[in-house]
Amino acid sequence: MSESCTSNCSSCQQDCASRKSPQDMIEPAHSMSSIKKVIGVVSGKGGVGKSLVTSMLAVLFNRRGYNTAVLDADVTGPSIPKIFGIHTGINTNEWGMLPAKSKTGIEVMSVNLLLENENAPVIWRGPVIAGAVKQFWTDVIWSDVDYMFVDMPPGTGDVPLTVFQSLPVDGIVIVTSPQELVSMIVSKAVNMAKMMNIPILGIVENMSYFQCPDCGKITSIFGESRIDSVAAENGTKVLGRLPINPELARLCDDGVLELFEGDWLNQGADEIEKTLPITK
Ligand SMILES: Nc1ncnc2c1ncn2[C@@H]1O[C@H](COP(=O)(O)OP(=O)(O)OP(=O)(O)O)[C@@H](O)[C@H]1O
Repeated sequence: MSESCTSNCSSCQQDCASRKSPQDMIEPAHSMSSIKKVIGVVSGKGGVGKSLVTSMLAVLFNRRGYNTAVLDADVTGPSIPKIFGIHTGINTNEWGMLPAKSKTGIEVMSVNLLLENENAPVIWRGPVIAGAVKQFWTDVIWSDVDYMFVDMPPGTGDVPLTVFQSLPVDGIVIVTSPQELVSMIVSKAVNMAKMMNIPILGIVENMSYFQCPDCGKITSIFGESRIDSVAAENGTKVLGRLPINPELARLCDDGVLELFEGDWLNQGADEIEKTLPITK
């Protein structure tokens, strides 16, 4: 082991005796947890709607009768509690931390639930951030979860990589927006998932178009979508296309996303349900 070892084999090229395989780096969940499927939601950069898509998928699976949870691994930009209107802290018992619950029963854990002031910035270095996410997995009692959606930190840097390697992710959903250099960003996320042997469930294109509420005319504000060809080039599926929708932004701002109406992600949810079925 070199003197500068950070114990993060994912970002080190050395083939030393202490090197761990990706499987060895997975942390065991809390002994009282039961989590059947873990789905990571990733994006190439921040602000493309990753948290919105994570939350909408959780709502859809909850509506389908599954016990659903969201682990907010986007530690420096935690927006999940706000989207679900959760402003209280979390409870603990003698065995560990208990996740907060949304109005419809979705379990949520986020660093924002641990801060005294939810507007305080989280100014932590990478290993501390990754450590916090690991603790959300190891120290929280997720008692009976069918589908856990993990709002991953954006990008393909060290923190998302460590998070990926610590949690037993069953599949990932990639969120992009048409403004991104879609092809390159998607390829990077696809390659990262492939290197880690994590199946890619598909891509969601957010802010894909705008539909006029008066006349119904669809405008591709950021140019024609290339998501179908990008998905095909990368050997993956399109799970859905979300419009720019002021109502969605309002529901997020008001903390009541659970009230959203719209079938944009239904087909994607069918696809995920089929690929990662729950056996009760
Ligand atoms: N399709 C949409 N229609 C309207 N508003 C949207 C849409 N997608 C996202 N937004 C708004 O854009 C903002 C950013 O979205 P979100 O927090 O989901 O992005 P993110 O990719 O998770 O960002 P970060 O990585 O910084 O957390 C939010 O205020 C959200 O309500």
